[in-house]
Amino acid sequence: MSTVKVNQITKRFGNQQVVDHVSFEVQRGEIFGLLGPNGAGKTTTIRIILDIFKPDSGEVEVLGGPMNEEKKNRIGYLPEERGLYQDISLEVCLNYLARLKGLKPTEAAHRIEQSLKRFDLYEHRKKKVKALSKGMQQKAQLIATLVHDPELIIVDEPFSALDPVNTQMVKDLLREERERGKTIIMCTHQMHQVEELCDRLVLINHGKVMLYGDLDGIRRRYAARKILVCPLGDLPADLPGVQRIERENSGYLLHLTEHTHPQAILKHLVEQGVALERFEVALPTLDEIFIQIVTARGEPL
Ligand SMILES: Nc1ncnc2c1ncn2[C@@H]1O[C@H](COP(=O)(O)OP(=O)(O)OP(=O)(O)O)[C@@H](O)[C@H]1O
Repeated sequence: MSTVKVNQITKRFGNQQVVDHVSFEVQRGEIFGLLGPNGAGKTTTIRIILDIFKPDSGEVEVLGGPMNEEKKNRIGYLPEERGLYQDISLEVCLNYLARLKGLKPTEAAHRIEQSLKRFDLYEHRKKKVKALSKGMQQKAQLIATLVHDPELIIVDEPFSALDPVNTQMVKDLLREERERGKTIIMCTHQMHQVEELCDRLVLINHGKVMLYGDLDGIRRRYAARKILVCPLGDLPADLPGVQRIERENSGYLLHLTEHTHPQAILKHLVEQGVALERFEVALPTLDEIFIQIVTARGEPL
């Protein structure tokens, strides 16, 4: 079942087409990556989903239909620009934000106490927000995002100011929320986090969808350009269709030219009498796919 359906949305600011017929669906209980280079249109897309902006055309369904006020309390949003009230104590600030989300005072106080303890912020609860470090403020904002137990969680760069220990804690938390059936949309430029966490993703560039689907499928689709071979002995000096050879621990990584199929390389090696211990198509990292799409010819898929 889809928690979010985005259908052919467009948005123009002045002369710039910022979102250009973007469509995707986010399923209940998944962590979904919303990716793209700076200025690609991710935040604008999120703002359209949250009904902060109206699209010029296209439709969005959230939690089973159009957005309304009641649904806004079923969503938790960690925006890119962090903003907590700076001149009040952390505890007062979080309680205030929880009340805005409709929690009763005792329930808000209980949940905030638990979260502060989990995030190692409990001893800092009486400090003014402005006296907290950037990472602490980010954790505090994450508490505010989740305090009302939202069904749909949208987090924009959730790891940006966090050290490795806190990064791990937030990753665990996002996984737990997924286990509890929550739906998570995550924007990040950190591709290894996407590889670790996301079930599916969409990649936007210049407002257009360039990639959409599950991570494994995407990596396989881009897989045919590199082969890992371990020959018993040397490789032939001349390998047609190979533009570059890198030494890998136990063998060689062959970078194929654009229209060369791995089978053609295998056939050639066998014909040359090369005995192989290993021959496999190497899956690219998401980082490599991202760079290829964003810097190269990259037509929408
Ligand atoms: N309110 C606005 N008025 C005019 N232009 C805007 C507005 N909001 C965003 N833009 C422009 O739209 C484009 C997309 O911006 P957006 O914030 O959606 O990108 P993004 O993918 O979130 O980028 P980043 O990764 O840098 O946060 C940018 O060129 C930006 O300058």
